[in-house]
Amino acid sequence: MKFYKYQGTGNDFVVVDDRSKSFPISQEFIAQLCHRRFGIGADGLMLLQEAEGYDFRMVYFNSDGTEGSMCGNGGRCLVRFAHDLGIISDSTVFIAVDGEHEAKVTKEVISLKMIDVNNIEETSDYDFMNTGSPHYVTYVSDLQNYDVYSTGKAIRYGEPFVSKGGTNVNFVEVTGENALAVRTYERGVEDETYACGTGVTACAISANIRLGFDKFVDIKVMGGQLRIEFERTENGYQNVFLIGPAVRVFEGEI
Ligand SMILES: N[C@H](CCC[C@H](N)C(=O)O)C(=O)O
Repeated sequence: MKFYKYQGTGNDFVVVDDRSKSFPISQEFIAQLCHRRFGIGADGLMLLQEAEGYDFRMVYFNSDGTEGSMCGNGGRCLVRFAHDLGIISDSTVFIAVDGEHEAKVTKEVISLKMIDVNNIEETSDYDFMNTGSPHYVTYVSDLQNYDVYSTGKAIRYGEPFVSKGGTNVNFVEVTGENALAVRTYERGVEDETYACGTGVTACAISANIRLGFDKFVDIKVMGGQLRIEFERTENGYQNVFLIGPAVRVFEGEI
């Protein structure tokens, strides 16, 4: 079986062209492929499948082999893959677990439209929302030296989130006007990742609410730089775009 390795700001994925629908989906197999010592190594695995009325279907699994909710960086990488395969040219509409997504391709970046975001839970300590995946957003100082792993894990496995299926946890530092730095503990990877697309989307929206950052936010993550653009409406957020690089790293045979 042929596989490809892609990364978007260091969020890395095993990608398989599964238009023949022959990939043997099993939690153990996917977890083994994603394992960084016993396998290829990745934060997740994606299948590109055919879908009626769309350019393709994105099927995403976390590195522990569980079927994940939406993955923003994965979506950007799969759009780059579809472009590399010649399935799409410079724009696309595809279907994922959280619905329809549009995207635009340039040499430098993939710009991916995310779901509209409503129902934001605001508390004094954190904001919680669904941007395709569930995200907890909290603000810290000295992010560079922050214990993302232990604190993120405690929140992810703590109440009220653990009984609702867990959450991804984002730690945010304000670095300037419309600028944040973010580190994320990811559910399903159960570790910090170098970037999380649905996570930085949640952080940008939280920064609109708490800090008044408008229209766009530039976000530094461990693996590079992402930008979120959005429009605030009466009920929430629409035309939310996740923008950043997505790159093929290598390909191989298993
Ligand atoms: N890394 C992903 C998020 C994956 C979400 C996953 N960890 C889950 O909640 O199941 C992203 O770029 O949006």
